[in-house]
Amino acid sequence: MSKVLFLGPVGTYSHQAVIQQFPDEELIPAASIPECFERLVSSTEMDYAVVPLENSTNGQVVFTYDLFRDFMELDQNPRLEVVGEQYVDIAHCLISPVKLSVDQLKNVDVVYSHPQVWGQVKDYLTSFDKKYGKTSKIDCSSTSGAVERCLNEYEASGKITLAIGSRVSASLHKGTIVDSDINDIKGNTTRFLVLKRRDGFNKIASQSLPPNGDETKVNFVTFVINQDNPGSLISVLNVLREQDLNMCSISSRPFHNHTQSERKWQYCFFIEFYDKSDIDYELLIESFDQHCERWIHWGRFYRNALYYQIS
Ligand SMILES: O=C(O)C(=O)C[C@]1(C(=O)O)C=C[C@@H](O)C=C1
Repeated sequence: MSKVLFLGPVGTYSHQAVIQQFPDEELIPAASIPECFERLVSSTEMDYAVVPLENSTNGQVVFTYDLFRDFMELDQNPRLEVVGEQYVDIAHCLISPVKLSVDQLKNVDVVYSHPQVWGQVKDYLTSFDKKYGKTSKIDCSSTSGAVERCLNEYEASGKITLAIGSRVSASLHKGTIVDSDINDIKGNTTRFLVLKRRDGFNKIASQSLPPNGDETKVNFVTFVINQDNPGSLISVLNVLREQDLNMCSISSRPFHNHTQSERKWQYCFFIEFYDKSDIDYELLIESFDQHCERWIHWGRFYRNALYYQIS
């Protein structure tokens, strides 16, 4: 049986993602997203990790992006690769330790959740605060961790706080649902990546989970360019055009340059592009080597059919 790391405790959306992907494997909760990466690369006992990458409402899960970036900064010989993707419907609930009256709701001044959640429930919390009075938003390591904290505090001291998490997290921690489906945009979805330790050094990642309803393959690459050369980004993207490869995402995060130590404003780019049967990987490697200061091909995995779901 494989061992699969996810952001715990049980009841997180990451837990849901890992159940969808690996219903019959041993699921191992980790305390943070960095811990998922670290334990996967450092312990051969672990087989996979499932981590959130982006949310349809508020975009990048920066913790995960920055880990790929940090791994590239430290070592151009990647120690893991992306072998699949998973999608989870995110329907947030406002959760309390016990059933609350309107007066009790007015006395609540703290809401706990994972930092990624605030941008998904901004309008809801603005009108909640208008109705019941201003609340402080306190970050927790995960949504289920937030619900656990809210319930534990009530048990220990009788203090009433609120948490935002899934219906499952409410029922696991025996919380009461004050309001459900509170995300501002219906159809709110988070995309997760499945990671595996890399086998030796290879410039093109080669492991992939079997297809999950779609035969399309996605390549995931990070790179850094010499920004002082006009057209340097276009040169990299032209590599894709030359081989008629369709890019399906591009984003960037700050890069902490080690070669030009005084430079602050440099970027790490993240691109994804679709595979083609006649892709010339030798040429691709050569072109990326030529146009990038450094680059890593992180994965070549099947598109999950849930990607196309419209809700
Ligand atoms: O806290 C959780 O439940 C998680 O699995 C993490 C996470 C995230 O980091 O994006 C996953 C999905 C939701 O968008 C909110 C939080």
